[in-house]
Amino acid sequence: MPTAPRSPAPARLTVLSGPSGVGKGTVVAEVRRRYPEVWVSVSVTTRRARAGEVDGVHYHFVDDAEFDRLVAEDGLLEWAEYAGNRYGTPAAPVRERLATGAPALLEIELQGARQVRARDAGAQLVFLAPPSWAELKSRLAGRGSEPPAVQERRLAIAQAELDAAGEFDVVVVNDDVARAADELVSLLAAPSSETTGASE
Ligand SMILES: Nc1ncnc2c1ncn2[C@@H]1O[C@H](COP(=O)(O)OP(=O)(O)OP(=O)(O)O)[C@@H](O)[C@H]1O
Ligand SMILES: Nc1nc2c(ncn2[C@@H]2O[C@H](COP(=O)(O)O)[C@@H](O)[C@H]2O)c(=O)[nH]1
Repeated sequence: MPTAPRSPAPARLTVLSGPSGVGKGTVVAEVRRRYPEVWVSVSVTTRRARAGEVDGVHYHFVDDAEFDRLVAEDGLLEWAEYAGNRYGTPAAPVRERLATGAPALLEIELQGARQVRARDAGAQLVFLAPPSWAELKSRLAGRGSEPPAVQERRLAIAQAELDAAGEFDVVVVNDDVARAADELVSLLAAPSSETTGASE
C-alpha cells in the first residue's frame, strides 16, 4: 500500500544575541552575503527607522497600536522592551520556515532569547561577544547612530547582557567579522542534539 508523503522534520531555530554594538547585524549581513539562502526573521519594532533602514527589510516599523494588536492576537513568538522601544518576532513566518525543514535565524536581545528558550527547548542560543569592553564602546560610538545618552543607556544594558553569556549554548567572539560569520554558518548547519539523540 503506498504511503502518504511525509512532511520534513521541523528544523532548528537559532538565536543570535549579544550587546548593542557587538556586531550582530554586521555578522548576519556577512553570512547572508555569502549564503543568500540563509533565512533571517524580520522583526517588528516601535523604534524609528535609522537613516538607510528600509521598512520590511531591516524591520517592520510599526506604531504602538499596531504592536499592541500583534501582542494581543498572539502574533509574536517573543517580544521585549529594550531601551525605550519594543521589538518582537512575527511568529507565523518562523513557524512556516521551520516546518519546511530549513533552519531559521533570529537576531534578538537577551529577554527575547530567554523567551525562545522557554518556549522551545531545542532552540540553539548563540551569544556574540566583543573582544573587550573598550572595543564594544568604541564600536557603538563609531556607528554613530545614537546620541551619547542613548549609547550610555545601551551600554548599561550591555553589562547585564554580558553577565548572561553563560546561559547561551555557544559564545562566538566577534574579533573578526569573516571568522565570526564562518562560526555562525557552521552552527546553523549543525544538527540539533534532539534529532541526533546526543545528550545535552
Ligand atoms: N569584528 C568587527 N571589527 C570591527 N568593527 C566591527 C566588527 N563587527 C562590527 N563592527 C562595527 O561595529 C558597529 C556595530 O555593529 P552592528 O551595528 O552590526 O552591531 P549590532 O550588534 O547589530 O548592534 P545593535 O544591537 O545595536 O543593532 C558597526 O559600525 C560595525 O561596522
Ligand atoms: N527581543 C527582541 N529583540 C530584538 C528584536 N529585533 C531586534 N532586537 C534587538 O533589539 C536590540 C536593539 O536593536 P536596534 O536595531 O535598535 O539596535 C538589539 O539587541 C537587537 O538584536 C526582536 O524581534 N525581539
